[in-house]
Amino acid sequence: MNATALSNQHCQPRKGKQQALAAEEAAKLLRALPGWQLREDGNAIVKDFKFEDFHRTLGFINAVGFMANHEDHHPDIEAGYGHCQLLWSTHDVGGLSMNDFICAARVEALLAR
Ligand SMILES: C[C@H](O)[C@H](O)[C@H]1CNC2=NC(N)=NC(=O)C2=N1
Repeated sequence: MNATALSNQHCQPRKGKQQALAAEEAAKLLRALPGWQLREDGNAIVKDFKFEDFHRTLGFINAVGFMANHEDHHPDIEAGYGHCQLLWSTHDVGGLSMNDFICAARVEALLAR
């Protein structure tokens, strides 16, 4: 599945281990998302974003936050002047689900121009 197809999907409530993605499936989806990496334990995907200044960084975080709320799926966010790291993981399944890849693709769509 490519990034556009992923970003056109919406998150669904996913609960329980049976909704977790197999490692091979996660690796395949990751290939559609440039710059996103698997956390060492395989239970999260992360990406660092760079911006020119603080207000652009905050603007990005607000856009991500709005999308995340709309999808009812929420990232961990770390940020400082000109940089932000997003982490997606599905707490309710204890690892990665489709929701994480959909939201990562939706983040990429926010930045596309
Ligand atoms: C009830 C609600 O849909 C759930 O608690 C959602 C909210 N946002 C979430 N965000 C993330 N990252 N993982 C979840 O499991 C999750 N669950």
